[in-house]
Amino acid sequence: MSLIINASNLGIKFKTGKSGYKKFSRTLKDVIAQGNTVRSTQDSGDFWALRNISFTVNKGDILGVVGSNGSGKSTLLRTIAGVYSLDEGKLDVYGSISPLLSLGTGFKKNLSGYDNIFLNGVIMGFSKKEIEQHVNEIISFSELGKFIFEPVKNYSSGMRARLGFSIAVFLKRDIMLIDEVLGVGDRKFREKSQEKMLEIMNSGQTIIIVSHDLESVKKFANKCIWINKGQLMYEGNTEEVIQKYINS
Ligand SMILES: Nc1ncnc2c1ncn2[C@@H]1O[C@H](COP(=O)(O)OP(=O)(O)OP(=O)(O)O)[C@@H](O)[C@H]1O
Repeated sequence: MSLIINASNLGIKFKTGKSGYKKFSRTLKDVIAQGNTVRSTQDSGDFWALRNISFTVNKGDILGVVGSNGSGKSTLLRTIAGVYSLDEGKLDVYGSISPLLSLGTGFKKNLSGYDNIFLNGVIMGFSKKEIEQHVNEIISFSELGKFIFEPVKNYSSGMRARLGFSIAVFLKRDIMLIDEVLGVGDRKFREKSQEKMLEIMNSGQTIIIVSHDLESVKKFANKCIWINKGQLMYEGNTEEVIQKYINS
């Protein structure tokens, strides 16, 4: 098993103030343009959303991340995706990462679903030809039919999520990041997406899943971390970690 992610005492702090939260965050384009080098410098009103977080992920692992609301799970995923720069510690990632497309957050609302497939694909580093090879599968899996040519701003949140999920599962990178995607869409789509996830997981894809659906985490993840108030409570075997979380 080769190491693909090594987080060592990782820390992320947000700034609080009269005008609310001010953590510097970057778009995916900024990350690509600048690399992961920008650091925040101010220290007043800091709030550590994550601190002293250490864990490893090997190639082919499916890591579940569990914890109560506001514990720092999404912040961790965004940090791995390169959206936030570290304030402390070290994060080594030995592979390419799918951006967090799952909930359709990376879409340009005035563009059609079709154009967004290409836009997101290019941002993820795929060539036009590679995207063309998958575009029909993506459209068909999303079940958007003729809506694929409508601007994304006219989509319901479920439609956006379905398109995001379909892009993420057909345009795969070395590491897939999934935030609550297992509950996407209606019952039929959920079943279909779970089946697709199983297929991907069995193919040896490295995945990090953040979810409140502990049954799904148990079903999919071979290892797990539990985060509480920004601190790592436990890392280990999924059943064991979830049991500790439930008993807490
Ligand atoms: N951009 C931000 N700026 C400032 N604070 C933030 C930012 N994003 C998250 N936080 C704060 O950091 C903490 C962790 O948030 P995060 O979204 O990572 O939690 P979570 O575990 O994913 O929660 P949930 O289960 O509710 O989705 C929360 O207190 C949240 O208010």
